[in-house]
Amino acid sequence: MSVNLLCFVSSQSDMGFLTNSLFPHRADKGLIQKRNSHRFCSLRTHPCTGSESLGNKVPLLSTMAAASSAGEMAMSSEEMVYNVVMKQAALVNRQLAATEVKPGVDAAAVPGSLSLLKEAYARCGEICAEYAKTFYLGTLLMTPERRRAIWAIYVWCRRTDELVDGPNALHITPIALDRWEARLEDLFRGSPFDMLDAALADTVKKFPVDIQPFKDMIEGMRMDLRKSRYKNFDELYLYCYYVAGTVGLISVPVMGIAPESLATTESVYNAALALGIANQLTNILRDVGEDAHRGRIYLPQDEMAQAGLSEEDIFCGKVTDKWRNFMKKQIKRARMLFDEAEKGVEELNASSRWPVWASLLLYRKILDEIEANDYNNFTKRAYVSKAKKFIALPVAYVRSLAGPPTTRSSRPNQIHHPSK
Ligand SMILES: CC(C)=CCC/C(C)=C/CC/C(C)=C/CC/C(C)=C/[C@@H]1[C@@H](COP(=O)(O)OP(=O)(O)O)[C@]1(C)CC/C=C(\C)CC/C=C(\C)CCC=C(C)C
Ligand SMILES: [Mn+2]
Repeated sequence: MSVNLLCFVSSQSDMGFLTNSLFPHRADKGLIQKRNSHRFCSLRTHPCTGSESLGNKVPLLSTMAAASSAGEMAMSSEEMVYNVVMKQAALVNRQLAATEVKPGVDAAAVPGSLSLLKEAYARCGEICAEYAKTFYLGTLLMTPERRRAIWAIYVWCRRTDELVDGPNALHITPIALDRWEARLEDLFRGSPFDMLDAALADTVKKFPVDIQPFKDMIEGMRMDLRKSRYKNFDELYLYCYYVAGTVGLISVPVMGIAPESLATTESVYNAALALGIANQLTNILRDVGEDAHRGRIYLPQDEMAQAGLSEEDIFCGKVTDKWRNFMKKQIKRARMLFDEAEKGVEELNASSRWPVWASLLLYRKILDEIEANDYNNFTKRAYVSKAKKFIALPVAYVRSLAGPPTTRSSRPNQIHHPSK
């Protein structure tokens, strides 16, 4: 399938980062989100969530006994997300076995389209540099085609986030998100709406990227519109998967797994998921005060109650010992997820490891800054200084030189990576 580059030529001048109206003239497509309905159980307790491990899942399908009163099978968010991860890993294995990644900017056989596509990717690079300078610098070591693809993905994710977080957020409705999803489907079919979509359309044509995590990110934005409290970590986990774990799943097929890696594709996806979730939890812990101003509390209510904290304590924003103890536990959980993610970074293709290490180390440092602020995340924003960011880049570079371990003590579910 070729990408229809002509369809955005007319809107080329609209190089604005996010189109304000979200194109109300385009018909709604009434999309129905399908949830993966596979069931499984696992054998070990997950250190971060307290629920069962992502390690040894056994498909259950017909054997799982627990059922909700509505007749729905009970499944934790972690299990649901794990299903998506398995599906993505299987998909990438299948697709990579069938197709080869074609390097270079290859556009449809339309006169002038090659230069338009180049321009579209270049614009994605500019946006990425503008919004995430350190990360952008990290991408410069990637191969040109991977780098361009990551920029295009970054821009789509940033635009999606801007819908609910940007200047027009108050006007965003579920219908607008449905339109955004319809546009996503169009670009996956090779009919991008604008230039930035065209870059992504080209990327998803070249790399084995599935639409599901993109749709899930939009689902996260829907969730954000209707929900401002999270009963427990399971609920928060699902939100974090939607808005950030998805980024990990989307990025891996582009960044690639090292040919010499002995890890299973699934374990690399799990690490990517862990990094997205760790980043989002860190983001949440950094922004407690800001979010409270918007009437939002992205913290597990049951854990707050256990710590003797009420919503009022959050809205008053007083740093007490109860708050410090609660925060210590939340920070510990985020760090455990970062640890889990670290194991996967070395399995990535050599040229992709630097930006991932850079982003991991910098995001992780925000947790140190929260501690350095004596857990005052109500009125002080934990912030990694420019100097620290600057130092992190060579540190990340040195780390990125270490490739996959040459031996594995245990290699369950060992599978071949056809990408190699
Ligand atoms: C190399 C690398 C880091 C690639 C990812 C690049 C990419 C596509 C980033 C998109 C990020 C984005 C705009 C997501 C939209 C939702 C969102 C804003 C999530 C928050 C990001 C931080 O943004 P910021 O600090 O600007 O937040 P505010 O909006 O200002 O509040 C998140 C916290 C999540 C971002 C999640 C990731 C970057 C996931 C990274 C995981 C991988 C790249 C997988 C790595 C692979 C292994 C095996 C570990
Ligand atoms: Mn945001």
